[in-house]
Amino acid sequence: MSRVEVRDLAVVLGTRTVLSGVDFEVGGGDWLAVIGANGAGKSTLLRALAGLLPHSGEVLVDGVPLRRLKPRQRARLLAYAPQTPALPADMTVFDYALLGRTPYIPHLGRESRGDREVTASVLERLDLSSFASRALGHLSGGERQRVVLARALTQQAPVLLLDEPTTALDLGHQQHVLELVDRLRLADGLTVVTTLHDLSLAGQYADSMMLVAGGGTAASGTPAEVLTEELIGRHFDARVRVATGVAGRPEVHLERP
Ligand SMILES: Nc1ncnc2c1ncn2[C@@H]1O[C@H](COP(=O)(O)OP(=O)(O)OP(=O)(O)O)[C@@H](O)[C@H]1O
Repeated sequence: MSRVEVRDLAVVLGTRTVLSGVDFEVGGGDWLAVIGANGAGKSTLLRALAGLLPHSGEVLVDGVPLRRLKPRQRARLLAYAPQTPALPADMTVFDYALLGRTPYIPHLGRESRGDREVTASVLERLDLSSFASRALGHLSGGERQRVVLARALTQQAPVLLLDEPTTALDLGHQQHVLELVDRLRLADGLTVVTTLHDLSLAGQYADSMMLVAGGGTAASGTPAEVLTEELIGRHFDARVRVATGVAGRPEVHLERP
C-alpha cells in the first residue's frame, strides 16, 4: 500500500497562480475525494500529482519524491485517468487499454501474453469485453469514459488518480465503476484520489475529503466534517440540506430557494 504526501504544492498556469500552499496526505489504501466549485483547481491538482503540469512543492509516494523518478518509474507507481482526454478515433478499445502496460514493456519490445491477459481482464471487469475490437471513435460518452479508466487500471499502479470518473456514466455504471474501484482498494490496497462533483457519492465512498477553493485547501477532514451546509453554501453558492445516511455518511440534497 502506498502513501501519498503533498507538500506546499503550487501551480501557475499562464500568469495565474491556480493553486498554492496545498498540503495533504493520503494513507496507503485510503480514498481521498477532492471537491470544489467549477474552476477551483481540482483537475489542475490531479494533473500536477500525475506529473503532467509544472509545479513547485513536493509530491511523494512512500517518501520518494516523484520528481526524482523517470516517467516509466512514475507510471508504475501512479495511474491517472483524465476527465476528457482526446482519444485516437481509429484505435481499438483493446489497443488503447493495452497502452496502460507501456511502463512494463521493454524499449523496442512488444507486449507479453501477460500484458494482454491483464488488459482483457480489466476490460471484462469494466463491462467492455464486447467492445474490445471497436474503434474509439465509435463509442458513446460513457463507454469512452470506461475505456479511459480501463487504461489507468491496466497500469496496475498502487496509486490511482481519477478525474470525475463518473460524469458520463448512467446510474448503474456509476455504481459499478465506484464499487470496482472500492473493491480494488480493499483487495489490492490501492490508494485512490478522485475528484467528484456528486457530493453525496463522494461522501459515500471517500475516507477523507478536501475542499479546494480560492487557490488552496478551504477544508479537509472526514466526509461529515467537510460536507456541511455552511461550507457547501459558502463555497458552491448553493442551498443544500445535509442529511445523515447509512453508516453516518452525509447525503447532500439541493433545496429549492
Ligand atoms: N493555461 C491556463 N492559463 C490560465 N488559467 C488556466 C489555464 N488552464 C486552466 N486555467 C484555469 O485554472 C482554473 C482551474 O481549472 P481546473 O480545470 O483545475 O478546475 P476544476 O476545479 O477541475 O473545474 P471543473 O469543476 O469545472 O472541472 C480555471 O479557472 C481555469 O480556467
